Amino acid sequence: MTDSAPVTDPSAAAPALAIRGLAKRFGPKTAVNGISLDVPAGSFYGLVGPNGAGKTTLLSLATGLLRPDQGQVWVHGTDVWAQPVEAKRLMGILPDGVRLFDRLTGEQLVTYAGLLRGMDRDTVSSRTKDLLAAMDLSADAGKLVVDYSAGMTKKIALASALIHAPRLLVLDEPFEAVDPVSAANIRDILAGYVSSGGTVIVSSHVMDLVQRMCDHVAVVAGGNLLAAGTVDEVRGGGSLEDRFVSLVGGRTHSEGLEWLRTS
Ligand SMILES: Nc1ncnc2c1ncn2[C@@H]1O[C@H](COP(=O)(O)OP(=O)(O)OP(=O)(O)O)[C@@H](O)[C@H]1O
Repeated sequence: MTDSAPVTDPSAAAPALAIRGLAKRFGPKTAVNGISLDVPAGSFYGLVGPNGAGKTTLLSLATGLLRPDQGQVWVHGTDVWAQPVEAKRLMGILPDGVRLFDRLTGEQLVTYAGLLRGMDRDTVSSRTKDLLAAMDLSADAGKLVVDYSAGMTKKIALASALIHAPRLLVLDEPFEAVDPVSAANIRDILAGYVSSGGTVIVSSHVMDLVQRMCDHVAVVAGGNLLAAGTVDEVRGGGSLEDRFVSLVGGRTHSEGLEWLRTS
């Protein structure tokens, strides 16, 4: 990792995402403490870290949802803050906990996402049908999103992020609350997307999933980048979970909860 700007010559293979010195404070709390990271084009990149590590903040800074105190970000060589419209065209984003327009039906929401991207109606309509089928939501296409379950809401938000066939997908906890069959279908969709040249960044707490699904991983804790590289480099012969625990520490014991024992 370097602190210099990434290569921006379009003929050179710019990283899908280049982050340099990103920092963000909330009052006295440093959520992201000067992180630099390159996500190679065509990689399936996992971002892991304990609760409160700064993953959501880092992804929000990297995708233009939150303004950094310091640092710069490029998507395929396009500066996210200097050229936001061009950069956002290249990205599909599944943010964590951001409200959707949930008084629309699932079909209307995905259609709206496509039209907002300036796509023509026929393309939007046929892609919406394909995405609803892929997410197993065709039968619920006419239901209001506010009445969807948590997992269905995740899937419709993911469909909205995919409609314009972006080059980079940034997904914050895409599998949270999603049932195992839908998760396997989504994994297949993402694997196909990566094998056709797309880049995916996923944040997750599930080490086993990241180890099986991703080829690269970054470990974040306390707003700092503790490790980054290929999954094999980071896990160094052991399991990713063991490496994560040794990097992050913080295992607690259950002393003091004796009252919770029932016998
Ligand atoms: N808008 C905010 N205002 C104040 N503090 C915030 C805000 N957003 C995040 N933080 C703080 O910044 C730190 C990092 O939070 P962040 O949500 O980025 O962590 P995370 O790694 O995504 O956590 P989790 O895995 O639990 O979702 C936390 O201490 C959190 O309380």
